[in-house]
Amino acid sequence: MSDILNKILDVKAEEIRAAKKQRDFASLRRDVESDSELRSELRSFEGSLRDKIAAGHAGVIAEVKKASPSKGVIRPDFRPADIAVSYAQHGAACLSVLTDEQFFQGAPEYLRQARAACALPVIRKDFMVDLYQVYQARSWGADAILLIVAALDHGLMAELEACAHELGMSVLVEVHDAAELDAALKLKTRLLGINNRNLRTFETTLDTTLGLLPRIPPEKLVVTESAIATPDDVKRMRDADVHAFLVGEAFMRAPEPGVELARLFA
Ligand SMILES: O=P(O)(O)OC[C@@H](O)[C@@H](O)c1c[nH]c2ccccc12
Repeated sequence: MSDILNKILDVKAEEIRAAKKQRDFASLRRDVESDSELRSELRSFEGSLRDKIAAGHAGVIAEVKKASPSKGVIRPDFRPADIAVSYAQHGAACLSVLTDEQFFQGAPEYLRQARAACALPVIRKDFMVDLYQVYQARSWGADAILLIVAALDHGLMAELEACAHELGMSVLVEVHDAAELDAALKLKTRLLGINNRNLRTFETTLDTTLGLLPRIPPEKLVVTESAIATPDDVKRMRDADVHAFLVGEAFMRAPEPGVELARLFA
């Protein structure tokens, strides 16, 4: 079994070392904490998702993703600002922007461009393993971060969460199985992502979400992630009382991503 997650985490460690040489942690932290404009411009990621759902809609986190390790380039003509506008016009609750460069051909600049083009809150989609990345995310304007349980031990995960919350960001914690769910439930965040894709094998099944649901306390907001491709997939989830979705590929392959969002969630 080729373990892509471990490979990604090795590259991350190297990237973080290099970034810290360019700009040390103390100075990044100081800049972020003293920037009152940055703080006042925060958008509520969790709030936006909950508002959509309270109004009876699906809460859609629409992803801005050029490529992935499993699929290669998904969207050759990749213009993050246009994609963000299209999503916002067609009812997305939030944006997810890949910032990983090596494996997803993402970039911090894409997050900035997408966020500047609309009024939606944005999550930094990356593999977070260091406090440095949490401050980086905020310095780029991110309103939320993703924490992947498979990539973190509990102490570090709690530390990253506390830091994000202190900076005013939401935290989406991502799990794939029951053991990871138990770990995630020890965190404070109420945003619980269930990834239908196994990050070690890339296999996908919506049964992953359905199977874990009975173990999740009612105060948690479940976000079903990956492999949502048809109106029938959406119906299966909503029938099971799952109303928040993270969708990338299905939108990125459509000529007009927002139109596909409206079609899928009509
Ligand atoms: O493109 P899809 O199958 O709709 O999936 C989106 C999103 O769930 C996926 O990109 C994702 C979920 N968790 C991740 C962690 C890292 C990178 C990417 C991801």
